[in-house]
Amino acid sequence: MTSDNNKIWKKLNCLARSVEQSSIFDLFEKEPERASRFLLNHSIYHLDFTKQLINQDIFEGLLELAEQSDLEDKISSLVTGSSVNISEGRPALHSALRLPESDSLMVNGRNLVKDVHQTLNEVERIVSKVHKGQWRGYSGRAITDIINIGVGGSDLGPFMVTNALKDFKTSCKVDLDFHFVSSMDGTQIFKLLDQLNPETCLFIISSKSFTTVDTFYNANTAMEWMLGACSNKKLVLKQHFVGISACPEKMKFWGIPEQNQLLFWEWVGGRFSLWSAIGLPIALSIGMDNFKELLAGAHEMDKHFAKTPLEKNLPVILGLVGIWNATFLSINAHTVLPYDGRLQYLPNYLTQLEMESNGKAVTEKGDTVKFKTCPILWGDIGPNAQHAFYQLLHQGTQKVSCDFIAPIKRYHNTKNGSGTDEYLIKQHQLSLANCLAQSRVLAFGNKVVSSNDELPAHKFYNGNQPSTTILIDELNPRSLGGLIAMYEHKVYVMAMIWGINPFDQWGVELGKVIADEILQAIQSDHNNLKSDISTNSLLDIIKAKA
Ligand SMILES: O=P(O)(O)OC[C@H]1O[C@](O)(CO)[C@@H](O)[C@@H]1O
Repeated sequence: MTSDNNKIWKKLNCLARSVEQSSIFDLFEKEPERASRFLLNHSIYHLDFTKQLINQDIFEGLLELAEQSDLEDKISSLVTGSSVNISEGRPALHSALRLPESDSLMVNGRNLVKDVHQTLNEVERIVSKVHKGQWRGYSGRAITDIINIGVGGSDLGPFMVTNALKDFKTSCKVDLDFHFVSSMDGTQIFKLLDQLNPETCLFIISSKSFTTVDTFYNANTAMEWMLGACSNKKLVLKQHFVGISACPEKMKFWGIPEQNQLLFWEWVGGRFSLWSAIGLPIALSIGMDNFKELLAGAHEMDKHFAKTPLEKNLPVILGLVGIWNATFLSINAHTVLPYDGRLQYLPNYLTQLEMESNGKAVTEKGDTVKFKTCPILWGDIGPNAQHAFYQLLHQGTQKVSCDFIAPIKRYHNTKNGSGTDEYLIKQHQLSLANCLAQSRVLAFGNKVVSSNDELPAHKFYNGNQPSTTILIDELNPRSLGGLIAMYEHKVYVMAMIWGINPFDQWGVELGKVIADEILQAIQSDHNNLKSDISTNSLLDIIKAKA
């Protein structure tokens, strides 16, 4: 769809220019019934977008835009396995990873659900062996340290979820510690290896392509370190390395024995892959039952996404609000602010999910888009960010849209025996109060206080920063699964309306090629690089001083 001369795009552009003259405060004055219109309650999720610069006309216009973009058909194409990843000619079936075993999904004559559950059984086999202390290292000692080596989608999802669900860490025969190594410069692995005992380490090499250089430099360092302790490479590979990839032949080439290989498929995008075998560290941490709860929560959200009318559909609303802010109001910064320390890494995870998916300027047909697409996304734990970057949100010169996320209940069934539960519940109430306070001040500025006194300029809060608040009954594997799936589908909604392909990432490829050329120049005796004067001069300095 093109935005040129399109009636609904024109109408929404007009509405945007008009609402820009108004304010969130005015909208609340004019529409006292906003809470019944713009606050959706769906089972354990409560999505409040009343504090967006949206009124009833705009809301209806956005729904019309979704209809005109054939969104319902496109949602159906996604979950039934059409080739929605056009540039790579394949489906994007992360939702299939969450289907129950009793379901079936035939794609090209193959029931994918069977494959998915076969792999889940393999994951379960490994989890059980490690948990029972039966997976032993070369010296016969049980594994105690799990080290995930991967980057991007092969790191961020498992890392975020393992941290978010630490309260659900399963108790088993061995006390497991989890470590995540991603950065190519070696910082993480260098520090980590010093603290570990090679006899009890299990390295998980996670890479969809099994070619990502960052991952293989780290993996090779780990292998060298292991061989320093046990020179029998075959034994080391068998007892200390698991591979997870969509390319079994590459795992084999690296030396991963067949029984230590876990497979997933080309139709799973890297940043959508935590539900696949890539989730092994999660399953090892929270146990298989909880991992299945995570999948079940995501599956509930998939069903909601596929079956709920657009105006009540949580991911659709999140997506339409996102489009309204980025494309029509030109608000090109978006921040995600969880009021729960367990979700510390959610913003970082969403950075890849949203920006690698939708940070694009050409449509699926190859036309340049004539509007703004994905905003810059960042975030942090909300309460900490209050003491860091909220100053800019309240009094800076940038328009920023915000997502506040908070569980309603926390610490209600802790059994820490320290007698602090009552105080911890109060701490959570403090956090909730701050969450609501911040969205209120961001929306209404100084108008939240009744005093009419003239304020000095530096105490002025303009307000009018739009936000959405997502309350979740409580954070557990099921609710987290649904929350992540909600954001995955939000990304798809936005891409479909913009007409772009959210499932490829060609923008990351050229840098890899050029880095390879420069690495060769760094490692050779001469600088033969045919490059620009800046790069060449920097390279000369590096070569002279390294
Ligand atoms: O899992 P792989 O193939 O190692 O890729 C890791 C990450 O690298 C990227 O391809 C970008 O370079 C991401 O899309 C992906 O999640």
